[in-house]
Amino acid sequence: MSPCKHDSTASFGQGDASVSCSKPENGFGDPLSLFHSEKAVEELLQQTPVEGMDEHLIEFSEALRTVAKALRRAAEGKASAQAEAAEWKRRYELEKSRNMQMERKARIAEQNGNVDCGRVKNLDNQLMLQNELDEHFEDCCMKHGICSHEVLRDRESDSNSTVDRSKMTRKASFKLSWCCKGENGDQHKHDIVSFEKGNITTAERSSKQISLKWESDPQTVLILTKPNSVSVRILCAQMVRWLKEKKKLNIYVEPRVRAELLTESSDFNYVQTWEDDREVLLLHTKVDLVTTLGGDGTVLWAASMFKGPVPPIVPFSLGSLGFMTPFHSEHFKECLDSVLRGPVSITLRHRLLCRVIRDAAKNEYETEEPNLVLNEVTIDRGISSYLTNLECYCDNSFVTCVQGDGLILSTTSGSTAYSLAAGGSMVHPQVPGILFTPICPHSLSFRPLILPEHVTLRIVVPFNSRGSAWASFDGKDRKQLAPGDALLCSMAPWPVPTACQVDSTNDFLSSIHDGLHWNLRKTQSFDGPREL
Ligand SMILES: NC(=O)c1ccc[n+]([C@@H]2O[C@H](COP(=O)([O-])OP(=O)(O)OC[C@H]3O[C@@H](n4cnc5c(N)ncnc54)[C@H](O)[C@@H]3O)[C@@H](O)[C@H]2O)c1
Ligand SMILES: Nc1ncnc2c1ncn2[C@@H]1O[C@H](COP(=O)(O)OP(=O)(O)OP(=O)(O)O)[C@@H](O)[C@H]1O
Repeated sequence: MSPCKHDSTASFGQGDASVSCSKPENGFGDPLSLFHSEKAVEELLQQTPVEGMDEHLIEFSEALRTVAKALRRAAEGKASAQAEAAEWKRRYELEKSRNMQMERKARIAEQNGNVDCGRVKNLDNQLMLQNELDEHFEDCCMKHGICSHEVLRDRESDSNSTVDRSKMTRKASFKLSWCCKGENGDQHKHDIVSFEKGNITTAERSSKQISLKWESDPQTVLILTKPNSVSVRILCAQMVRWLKEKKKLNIYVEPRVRAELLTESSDFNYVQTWEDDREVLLLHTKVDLVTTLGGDGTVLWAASMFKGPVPPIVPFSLGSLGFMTPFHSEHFKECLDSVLRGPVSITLRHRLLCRVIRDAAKNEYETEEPNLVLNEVTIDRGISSYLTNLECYCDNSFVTCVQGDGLILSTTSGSTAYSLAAGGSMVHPQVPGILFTPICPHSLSFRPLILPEHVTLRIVVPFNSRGSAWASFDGKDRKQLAPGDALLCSMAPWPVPTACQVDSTNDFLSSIHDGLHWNLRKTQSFDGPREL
């Protein structure tokens, strides 16, 4: 069907009849153009002189208005149904893979004649290990909230990508507890609101300071470093030596870093690494703790390596700002000593799960590999000089149409990054919410919003858009969104636990004071006029 586009603001009934008409989506026009067509009918009714008006014309106009309204409702309904369908599809896939895992497990049990619940024996390959671990994670953590859990790991590096079954040992287990001001709770309380005897009371706070306590000693540390920095390289070598010699830990680094360490000294040959992306996908099953040496970008890098559960991260500051890097590198021994002993306060940083849904996809369930972001997903105009035109839906509701440079959907951790620069509010990282921040909107009244954590946002590039939009994820991986394409965004089930220097509130306030000099002003002197 060929798209037709008219200026919806032009009047008709005065010789130049014009109704906005964008390319219909499955037979329905996009809601905004339908809204404009409704407006055009409205204008027609107002502009036609009452005297001598043809009754048939009135009837026709009213019928047209009713049709336009119905079409708009249908298009909005369809948009939200698509968002819902994608969510169901995600759940369906989860369920399907769970069933497949169970079937596989049953087959293995048949072969082995014995399966010890939650423990893996004689798995065929690493993929099997992954499935088993995911299942264990879901069984344990999804049923009881985040609680003490154990996962299995293979201790030695497996360069040939096969699990050395005899060497499989337990990954360090830990317990998370939610506490406030000296009060300790062993389990996260789910009953936030009580309504005993008809009285609604907020019995628990949804978000308290979280404390991580090791139940067994951590054994494996992954060190991630910012590239091309001499000071980072020196610190990395010192940290590796100390962790190996004093703490007797297994150490993983990126292949680049292992090569750098080996050029320094062949003594570092105990340091482990990986060979391909498949092994990276299994890192969460091997690593008890991650340290990052760099700035916020290195923390984003670390988070992006884990497409599922993320081990606790200890971020050392070797960048310029460091909103997410509270640990000072010069005291790394004391810091790591205290983290390895525990308990340690952590911030569970929420991530957003983003899926691009192409108009060209054969069906509504055909989506690309999702992206997980710790800061934000940005949908902007890229190199185009036209305004972006983005239709935004929140669950079943039409939110607005963004006409400007673009839109940022940010986590609360990302609230101090790009969203802040675009005028969004700064939000404590432990607050569960999604920031909806426009970039240079061409409107005086477009204030940023903060939406609750449970919503699914759907950003659509309408067919009548003048150009494509571009999505980028934590400032990386740009993807083009052509007219008709959409981006779905919801809260991911795998947060990024980062260790705190003091606690999440203290660290957050320190970061905005030190990093941004937030509300820094010389104190007014006591002398001068005073109220009597
Ligand atoms: N106009 C802007 O402010 C702007 C523009 C583009 C990207 N960014 C941010 O850069 C991030 C990517 O960071 P990078 O280090 O890979 O790129 P980068 O090296 O270009 O650094 C971007 C800057 O953003 C800071 N930053 C990153 N995450 C932050 C956070 N959560 N809170 C406060 N500051 C933060 C970094 O410290 C750094 O100073 C993106 O996720 C985006 O938020 C900001
Ligand atoms: N291990 C890594 N491998 C590849 N790239 C990385 C790695 N760690 C960080 N980067 C990238 O290097 C860039 C700079 O990192 P980072 O932000 O940590 O340092 P910085 O720019 O010196 O610090 P700041 O952002 O505080 O000024 C980022 O774009 C980040 O994605």
